[in-house]
Amino acid sequence: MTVKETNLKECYIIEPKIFNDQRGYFFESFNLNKFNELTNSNIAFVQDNESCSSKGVLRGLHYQEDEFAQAKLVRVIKGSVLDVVVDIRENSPTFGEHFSIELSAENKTQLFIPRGFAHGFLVLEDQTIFSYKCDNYYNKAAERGIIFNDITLKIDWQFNISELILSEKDKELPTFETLFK
Ligand SMILES: Cc1cn([C@H]2C[C@H](O)[C@@H](COP(=O)(O)OP(=O)(O)O[C@H]3O[C@H](C)C(=O)[C@H](O)[C@H]3O)O2)c(=O)[nH]c1=O
Repeated sequence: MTVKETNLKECYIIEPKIFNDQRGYFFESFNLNKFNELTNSNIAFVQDNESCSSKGVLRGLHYQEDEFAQAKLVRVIKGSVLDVVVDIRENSPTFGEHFSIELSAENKTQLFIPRGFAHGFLVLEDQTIFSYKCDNYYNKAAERGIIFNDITLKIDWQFNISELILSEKDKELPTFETLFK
């Protein structure tokens, strides 16, 4: 397992060690001791989530507020996504900056997203299965979000906006300026 910090402090790209043989492959999708040692964390995940989406679906940008904030370890089990995280830690030197990466069943790359980030992903293949661990429980009342095509964040989703599939909730999300300025 290798870990590399992104341009956003404490947000890590994780490459698990894959064991291939004539039967197929094996890898440890999560190991608490190795994770905490390599990311200098003391994480305690409490909830696993899974979603399946068609090509063109965009889920996000979502986060939970304050004490309900969630750190997430995200990966793709089937298909591929463009995963995007936004640093919304107001005291962070990279406040308002984002990072994007392709996560896929093929590359098996994982992304650790610390608390204080908004998260979203664009689905690149039909029937993509997205699986992730959270270190805090879902709290509907604390759910917040930023519109995906926010003019301040300037995220390049690399996809034809007219073909995107969003939830009614995500279509109505506020702008970054509305939330943080
Ligand atoms: C997130 C969540 C949702 N739900 C229920 C609430 C809704 O009735 C239904 C679908 O929820 P939602 O449309 O918010 O699902 P996503 O759009 O995939 O939301 C997620 O997408 C972005 C990318 C994330 O990083 C968050 O984990 C999360 O916000 O599942 C639960 O019961 N528990 C949960 O933890």
